[in-house]
Amino acid sequence: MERMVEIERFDEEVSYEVTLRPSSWDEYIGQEKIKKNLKVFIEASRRREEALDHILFFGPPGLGKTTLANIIASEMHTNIKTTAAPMIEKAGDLAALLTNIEEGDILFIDEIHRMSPAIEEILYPAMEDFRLDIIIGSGPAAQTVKIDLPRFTLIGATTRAGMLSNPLRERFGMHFRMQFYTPEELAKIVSQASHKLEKPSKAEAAHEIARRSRGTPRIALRLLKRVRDFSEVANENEVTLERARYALDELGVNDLGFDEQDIRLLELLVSAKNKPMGLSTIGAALSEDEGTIEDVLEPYLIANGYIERTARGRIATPKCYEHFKLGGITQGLFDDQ
Ligand SMILES: Nc1ncnc2c1ncn2[C@@H]1O[C@H](COP(=O)(O)OP(=O)(O)OP(=O)(O)O)[C@@H](O)[C@H]1O
Repeated sequence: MERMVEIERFDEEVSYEVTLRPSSWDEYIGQEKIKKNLKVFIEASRRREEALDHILFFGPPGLGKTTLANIIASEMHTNIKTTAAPMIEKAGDLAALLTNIEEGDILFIDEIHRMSPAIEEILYPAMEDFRLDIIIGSGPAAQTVKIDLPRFTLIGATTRAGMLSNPLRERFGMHFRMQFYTPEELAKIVSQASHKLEKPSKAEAAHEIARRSRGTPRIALRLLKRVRDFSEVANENEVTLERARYALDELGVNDLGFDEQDIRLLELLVSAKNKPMGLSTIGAALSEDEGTIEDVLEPYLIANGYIERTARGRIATPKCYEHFKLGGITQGLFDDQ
């Protein structure tokens, strides 16, 4: 049971996830439309003294889906149980989770697109009728046992809404697409976090970190922590623009926030001379998992107009050629090479 209610993160982010994660609407910067709507729905269900309808959050990693789920639980004054779909392997795993929740509680399932079809089947009546239909035994002797569940709220998070089956998607009463953050919003997140870390950032330093964070709070916070290390070692009480620039350059994050892998992807597409390139070819060339390319690398580059996804594959845009100082797309650009 313990195993299922924990999402283990084996990376360095564990330490700051705990301290820097916003716990209230005030600290949760940006995503204004989502916040505004959620506040209304939370207020309405509190007045009716009913559990909140099921919610689906989708969008690239690190944009604040888990954080939102936790804030919703705190606003609803309910408990939240957190798990990830790959951890729910058997019907019994899901049954154990659902029979252990109380009226109004929230069950947060991350990576919900990775749920097996057999588990989904059990989830449908649980979401719709708050009932578990468990089959015991097999063959002619098999019996269906029906268990009534307390009314709960399922919050699902996914980086791939397109991979969710229709019946599952339709059972969520609210769908929210997370947006990349503006540099101004990220700068506020960086300032807020640097105060919590007791190493204030100069406004222009916070903005510099924000500008280079691919629109993503998780990246902004990770960069802030590294920049803070550079300031620490230089015996500086606050993060200055100069130190931020130096540290970010040392970390290999370029002026637009592209890291090494982004640049490799863009260079690869530019070298394709305007021919669309398939995901599997890109994956092989970059030695990168196709899912990571689709979920992590591409979305920011597409949202900012550096690459386009066409029916025949990915292609670099004029903006991308411009970035590499190639002066726009020219047919046969590399013919002599
Ligand atoms: N709107 C925000 N304001 C302030 N901090 C934020 C905001 N959104 C996210 N963060 C911070 O960014 C980090 C990543 O957020 P979170 O874990 O909620 O992202 P996620 O979308 O659930 O990511 P994943 O899908 O990879 O689990 C957290 O440490 C959180 O503190």
